[in-house]
Amino acid sequence: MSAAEPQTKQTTQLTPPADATAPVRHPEAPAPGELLGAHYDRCFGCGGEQPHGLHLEARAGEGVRVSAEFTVKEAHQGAPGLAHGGVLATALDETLGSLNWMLHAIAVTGRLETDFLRPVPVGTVLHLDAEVTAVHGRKIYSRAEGRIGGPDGPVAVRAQAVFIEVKVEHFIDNGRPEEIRAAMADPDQLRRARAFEVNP
Ligand SMILES: CCCCC/C=C\C/C=C\C/C=C\C/C=C/CCCC(=O)SCCNC(=O)CCNC(=O)[C@H](O)C(C)(C)COP(=O)(O)OP(=O)(O)OC[C@H]1O[C@@H](n2cnc3c(N)ncnc32)[C@H](O)[C@@H]1OP(=O)(O)O
Repeated sequence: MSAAEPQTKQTTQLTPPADATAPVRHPEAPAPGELLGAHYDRCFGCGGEQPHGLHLEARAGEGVRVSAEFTVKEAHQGAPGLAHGGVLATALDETLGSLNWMLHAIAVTGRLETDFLRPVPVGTVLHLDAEVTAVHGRKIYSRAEGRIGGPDGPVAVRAQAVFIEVKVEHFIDNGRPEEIRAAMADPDQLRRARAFEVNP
């Protein structure tokens, strides 16, 4: 970026502005401990129909929190025997995205900042926790961390993020027609997306 170029929205801080509000758990959010299931069966993060995907499983937590588990597989390597950093960022992104269920919002990742603190070997179960920290207009501020060696083990990765709330049309207008047609033909998929949209 040249020095003369104006600041873009991408430079928005990860720290919520002073007039941001506390997040509110949606009254119909899944009960604590409930498995959230895939938001889309072809999703690389959580979809059961995505062979090399992460197959991350997230559960509702208390308040506006979720927990999740992801087992690092052979297909997820970067260096020999170690998880790829981008894959770990995906696990954090997916866990943070599943906070949508607790807010009943449809939101996409605007910004994701990741810290890698320890290498994560293949075969490791990454125990993830995420929470929404604040909401400001369409911006949802959140953070997550992933532990290894058990849910109380050392933190291996952590992230801060800003998700931006969108309408269902975001996907319909931008997605590839073939997949959009299939998703819209699936009544569960469409009902879920619409239900989120009309329940602010
Ligand atoms: C029929 C099919 C339905 C399918 C639906 C499926 C499921 C739905 C249900 C449940 C979902 C559940 C779980 C989801 C889990 C997902 C995990 C993975 C999530 C992802 O992996 S998702 C992919 C990566 N993601 C993208 O593909 C985004 C690409 N991008 C854009 O599409 C636009 O860029 C957009 C929409 C982000 C904004 O565009 P826009 O025009 O709508 O909004 P605008 O620019 O006006 O910004 C409004 C306010 O957000 C601030 N803002 C904007 N961008 C920012 C940024 N980057 N950083 C910080 N702040 C930002 C501005 O500063 C302003 O703030 P302020 O209001 O204060 O001025």
